[in-house]
Amino acid sequence: MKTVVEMTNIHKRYDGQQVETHALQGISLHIKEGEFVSITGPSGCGKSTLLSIMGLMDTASEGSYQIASVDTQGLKVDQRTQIRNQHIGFVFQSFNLIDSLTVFENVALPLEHRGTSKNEIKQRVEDVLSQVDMLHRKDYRPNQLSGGQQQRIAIARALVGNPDLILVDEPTGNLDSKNGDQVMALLAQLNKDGATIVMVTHDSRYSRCATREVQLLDGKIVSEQQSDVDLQGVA
Ligand SMILES: Nc1ncnc2c1ncn2[C@@H]1O[C@H](COP(=O)(O)OP(=O)(O)OP(=O)(O)O)[C@@H](O)[C@H]1O
Repeated sequence: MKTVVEMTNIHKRYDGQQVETHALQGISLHIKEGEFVSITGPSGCGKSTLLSIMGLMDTASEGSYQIASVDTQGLKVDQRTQIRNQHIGFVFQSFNLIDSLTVFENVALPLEHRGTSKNEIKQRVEDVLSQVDMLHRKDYRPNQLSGGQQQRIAIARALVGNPDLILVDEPTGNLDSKNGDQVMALLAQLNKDGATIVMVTHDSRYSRCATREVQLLDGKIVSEQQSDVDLQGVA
């Protein structure tokens, strides 16, 4: 199995006016193709910081990070953007869909940035919308959909470019438990179909849907557990 994420001794320091925050203190994490890793831990332990570095939205102060065997050290901003577009899909708590575009156009965006042909875009967008069971809503606008449906569209957008890694930040945070359960069951199914997923969640019931649970405390990994996927109580 290919290694998708290879982080070694990652540190992150934020310089404040008076105090420096040492948000990540020597994180080493290797994630293989096909894994579903959940990241949990109390508020302020560094989960978002870790996800931002993994998603190349921020840089580490120290340590090395390779994604899909590409070394990210010393890259310029446009190179990071290119690697991000090529290798990573994102799903956020607040969906981050564009209301002035249709569902189809929202999902097509990552492929348009890559310069994919119109025919290929149509095929691929319809495929992923079917995968998340939303093809019948392709001409709707996001604000005409429920929260759960919007999150499924956001997941389709993350999938459309066939990324090596899908990063998911509190995907159920804005959803009621029924929609949250459905979104989580969809993520578990996508992982079974081969997607590599890293998910930050506060919800221990959902972290059990992952194949590995990583717990952070004060910027360090304090526990790592392989788990049998447990969808009990989740739709
Ligand atoms: N841009 C920033 N500037 C300064 N300090 C920051 C910045 N971002 C995060 N921090 C600090 O780094 C530490 C880790 O923050 P982070 O947001 O990664 O935690 P978290 O585990 O995601 O928290 P939460 O669960 O509340 O979202 C915290 O002490 C936070 O105050």
